[in-house]
Amino acid sequence: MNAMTEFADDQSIALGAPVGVTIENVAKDFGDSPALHGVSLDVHAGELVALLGPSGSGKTTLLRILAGLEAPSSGRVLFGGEDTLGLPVQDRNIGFVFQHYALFRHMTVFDNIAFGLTVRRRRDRPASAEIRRRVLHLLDLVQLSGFEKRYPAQLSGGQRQRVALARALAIEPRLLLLDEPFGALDAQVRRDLRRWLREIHDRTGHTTFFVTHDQEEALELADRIVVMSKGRIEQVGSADDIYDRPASPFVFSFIGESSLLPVEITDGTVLVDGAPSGLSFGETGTRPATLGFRPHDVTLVSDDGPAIRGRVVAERRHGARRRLELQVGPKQLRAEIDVEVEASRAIGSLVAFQPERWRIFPA
Ligand SMILES: Nc1ncnc2c1ncn2[C@@H]1O[C@H](COP(=O)(O)OP(=O)(O)OP(=O)(O)O)[C@@H](O)[C@H]1O
Repeated sequence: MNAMTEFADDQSIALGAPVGVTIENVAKDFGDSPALHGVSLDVHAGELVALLGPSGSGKTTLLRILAGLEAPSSGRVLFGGEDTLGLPVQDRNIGFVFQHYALFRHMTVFDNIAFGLTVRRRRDRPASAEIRRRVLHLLDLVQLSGFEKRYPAQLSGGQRQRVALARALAIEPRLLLLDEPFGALDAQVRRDLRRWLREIHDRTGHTTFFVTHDQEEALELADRIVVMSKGRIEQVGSADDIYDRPASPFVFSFIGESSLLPVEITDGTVLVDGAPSGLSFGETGTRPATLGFRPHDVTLVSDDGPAIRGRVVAERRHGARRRLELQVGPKQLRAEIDVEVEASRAIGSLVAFQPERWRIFPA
């Protein structure tokens, strides 16, 4: 039986079936500085959505608005089609896990997980036997059975975050908000925990917003990824959409490794630094654009035909291949390409290459 069904059979507390969330044109200003500019997003019940973006892009602000900790300057948030305006935090039935949302140090693991249920008003509070059953079930779900009598200080960082997640799930939230929950943990533990979180999500089915600035985490975890920059949504899509069909140079460069070069398109020929690159893009007329490609998606070509040419300014071992850092053209544009380990080049030598896969973003 999955956790949702099990809890759903239990009518002793106000239940929180997962809700769909609609964010309508939400803006937020802090004084003069806008943190969000008219953000709109539809998330359906049970979906796991990652909010991904660099520092300051507005991810946490959006999460805090969903939580009711912050009011939008304009726009609306709807849970299951209902406007949340004026709905206080405590009535939103939301589970939180924050990077720095510490467990209660003086409480055992059991009491930490039970906390959200024990502080409920008497008429909404489950009987203590029911609370116990539920906490033990959650400990099993987060794979910490037998740890209930420990204190947070006796747990590893990863175990503490699993307890924090169990605590968030205990109230059977309508919505789960996770703000960089694994941010403070080392890389291997992060990888293990995100696989584990995905499994938990598949079993429990909570509508979940997950804030991260780690693209690998977002690509691996989420049903859909919301890429944010400077208070705006740049793109919403699956990992494949975002990686293979980026909507903007920002998304292209933020997701995966990339090189971006300003180019000119003249009657279908892509000119790099004024010279034909061997790439064509079906347009007549002349217009500026940005060419994007990934370092691993290029081939070296002979120097006498059309190509992109760059001078090697640095090289380093990059996994199974060798990465060359190139300076392209007199404007000293930077590009990176990967070549076979044997194809090492002297610093200062000229390299001619063509991307095999690439994108043009018209200016
Ligand atoms: N309480 C506040 N008062 C004033 N400005 C704020 C406040 N909270 C956030 N901001 C500003 O709003 C913008 C968005 O911040 P936010 O914390 O939402 O970004 P973020 O994408 O979550 O960043 P990070 O990854 O660093 O946490 C930033 O420019 C930030 O300085």
